[in-house]
Amino acid sequence: MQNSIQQALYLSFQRQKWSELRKSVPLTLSQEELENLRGMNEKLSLDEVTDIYLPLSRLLNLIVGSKQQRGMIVDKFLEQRASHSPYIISIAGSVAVGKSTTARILQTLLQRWPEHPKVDLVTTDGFLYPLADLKRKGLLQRKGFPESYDMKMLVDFISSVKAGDKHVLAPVYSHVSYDRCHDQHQVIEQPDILILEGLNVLQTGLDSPVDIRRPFVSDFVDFSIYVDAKEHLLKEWYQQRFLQFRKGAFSDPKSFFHHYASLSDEEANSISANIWDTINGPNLQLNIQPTRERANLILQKGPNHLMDKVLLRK
Ligand SMILES: Nc1ncnc2c1ncn2[C@@H]1O[C@H](COP(=O)(O)OP(=O)(O)O)[C@@H](O)[C@H]1O
Ligand SMILES: CC(C)(COP(=O)(O)O)[C@@H](O)C(=O)NCCC(=O)O
Repeated sequence: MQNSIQQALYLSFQRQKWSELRKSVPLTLSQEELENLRGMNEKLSLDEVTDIYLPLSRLLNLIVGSKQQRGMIVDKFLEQRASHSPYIISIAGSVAVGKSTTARILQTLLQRWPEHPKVDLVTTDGFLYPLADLKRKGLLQRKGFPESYDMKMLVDFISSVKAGDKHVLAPVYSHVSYDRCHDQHQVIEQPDILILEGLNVLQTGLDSPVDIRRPFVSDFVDFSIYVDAKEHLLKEWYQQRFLQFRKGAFSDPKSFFHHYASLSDEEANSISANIWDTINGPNLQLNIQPTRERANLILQKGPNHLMDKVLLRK
């Protein structure tokens, strides 16, 4: 983004300044919360949680609170019973930037606030077309591209959640089978906050033919976050995660990529570099990065996943 455009749109905070904005958020996390956060990612530094994510949870708590108050005012004005429309936060960014880690940290931190104890998390992977459909349509090498997602299903889902429906089902994705789970669903039952995480959540589908255009995910989102990093770091993180998967998910005989489990480090690195250069890299440049400046907040990471800068839309 050009500097002048960035200055026009965003307030910019270097890491130190941002961390001072934690203010009254309690410094300490309970033992259970600490274990929960450590369990989700052993490489996650707790300084990162206190310096970056606690101020962010404080900001989100204030913003959600103002929306809840507005809802109460409208209910009073209309003399109607309290309506229940969850607050929706979306998290976008490249493959391997750390969207799911960020989403899980925010879920843990946001549910500590008494005003919104029920925070659910859904990832858009589940809305990828089933593997058989992707194969039939010749889209196996386009996973993560806009055409690989069932956007109608995703928009219908988020619209039902936002409407306050009591029981909404989300499909679930498995990195082991590389496919939608056919016998498993996530049930969403009127949370206070729903976090929706996926590389496509800021996309508009404006390239689609006019007759299949429909509302965008962002029409239902109250606050959007884009997690950003330079591409050479993203490729490095993707390759590191691929090496971890080789020891973890790929070692499961049921894994779609079980044949990768026996690769040497060198072979694994060459395959993951190729997947990055032919699929995830081009998808980032063509379809994900161009959506960055639609976000209400941009988190800019540097080496080792440490946050360098936070940009907050004015
Ligand atoms: N804050 C963080 N600190 C250290 N490692 C992280 C952090 N966030 C993500 N990672 C690592 O980076 C890789 C990608 O993270 P992940 O959350 O799976 O990304 P995404 O959901 O965007 O694909 C994983 O190996 C994860 O362990
Ligand atoms: C399923 C995904 C599109 C989702 O991405 P993520 O949740 O990792 O951001 C991605 O993990 C993927 O499978 N990309 C296709 C190429 C690859 O195997 O990495």
